[in-house]
Amino acid sequence: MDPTVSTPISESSNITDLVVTNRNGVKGLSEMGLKTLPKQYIQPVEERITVSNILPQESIPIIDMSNWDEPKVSESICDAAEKWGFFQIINHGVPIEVLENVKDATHRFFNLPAEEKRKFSKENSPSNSVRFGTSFSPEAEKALEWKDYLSMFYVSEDEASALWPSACKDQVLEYMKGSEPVIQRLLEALMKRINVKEIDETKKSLLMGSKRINLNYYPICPNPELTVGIGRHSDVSTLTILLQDDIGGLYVRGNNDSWVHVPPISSSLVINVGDALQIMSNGRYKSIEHRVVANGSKNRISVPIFVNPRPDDMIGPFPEVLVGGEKALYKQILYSNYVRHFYKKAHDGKKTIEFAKI
Ligand SMILES: COc1cc(/C=C/C(=O)SCCNC(=O)CCNC(=O)[C@H](O)C(C)(C)COP(=O)(O)OP(=O)(O)OC[C@H]2O[C@@H](n3cnc4c(N)ncnc43)[C@H](O)[C@@H]2OP(=O)(O)O)ccc1O
Ligand SMILES: O=C(O)CCC(=O)C(=O)O
Ligand SMILES: [Fe+2]
Repeated sequence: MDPTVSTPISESSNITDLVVTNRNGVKGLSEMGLKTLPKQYIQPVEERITVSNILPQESIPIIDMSNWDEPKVSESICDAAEKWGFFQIINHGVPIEVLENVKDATHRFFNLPAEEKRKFSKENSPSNSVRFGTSFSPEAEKALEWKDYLSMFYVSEDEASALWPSACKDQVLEYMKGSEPVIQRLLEALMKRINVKEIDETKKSLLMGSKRINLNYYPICPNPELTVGIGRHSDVSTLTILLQDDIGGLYVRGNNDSWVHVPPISSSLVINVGDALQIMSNGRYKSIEHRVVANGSKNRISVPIFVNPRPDDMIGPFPEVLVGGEKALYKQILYSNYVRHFYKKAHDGKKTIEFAKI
């Protein structure tokens, strides 16, 4: 073999080592200027989105929260959570500056040298609650996903100040704080519709007892049509509050095999129901499958806040929804077992919830 001709990076068997094991992330790979997608990222045909299964005329609801105490706003929220499981909110009260700052902070973190980000990988992180990683569950996946992430489980302000990356911690904490009233309002509205009149301490824990925030980074991809940014999944949260930038690429499951794009709207937040709320509402509110495509010309970021039960909560359908004799569709399960089950496998659409079905 001619020693001056090196093996194209896209054919290197060391791609997984480079990206996953050595924690360079897929951003490191993207920046090597590769011309073709490495085989490790090629998804089976059925997992790729094509124009034929996109519904361009459909859209998830957009809800104006400026008069959030008006009954029609609550109605729109509940209708959207029942029908779509996804909606966008505008005029929600989280200051635009807070949103812009957290997007800047996300770029700042991912633009750090690999050795700085590696300090937060599973092996090196100063805390189990902060993790820098790539794809979703690389050990369990047949094909990798074209995404890096930083995931932070909120324990306390002190822990966050001490252990979260300084490139982003202040802005992330501000965003979490700023979104608190929105989360409360959404949950109050959703609870009223299902006969839960008061969010007492027990319900508060079940609905919003813990939070995880992820910073997602989807770098430019040489063959975006052959891979995914995130594969089909539903979130395991109660609610997810998602901030996306202006690039687009999030798709929500419509009817049958179709997908509906969630277009970026400046200063809006995307809200979706997660599996925990589907379970607690006994299926009334739907956690809908969604996915993210890769992009051939732009680096995309998104910042989801996962609002969850506490890990040690037992979750199941609320008694209030079963009061009229409705049959429980889900059993009582320990929330941390549910999440462990989710992380143990590759993204697989709506399959996680089968773990909780009676
Ligand atoms: C990354 O791409 C994603 C991520 C998501 C995420 C959505 C959500 O996170 S929604 C809310 C999740 N809920 C919670 O986080 C509840 C609180 N958490 C816990 O109770 C614990 O983290 C635990 C789930 C019980 C696990 O803790 P522990 O038993 O101490 O074990 P660990 O060693 O920390 O982890 C076990 C196993 O889980 C995987 N894992 C843990 N944390 C993460 C993370 N932040 N991101 C990805 N995977 C994680 C990991 O595989 C661990 O296995 P190892 O082989 O590494 O040991 C949605 C969509 C996406 O694309
Ligand atoms: O990037 C997005 O738009 C969605 C991200 C997502 O679905 C997730 O992190 O669970
Ligand atoms: Fe998601």
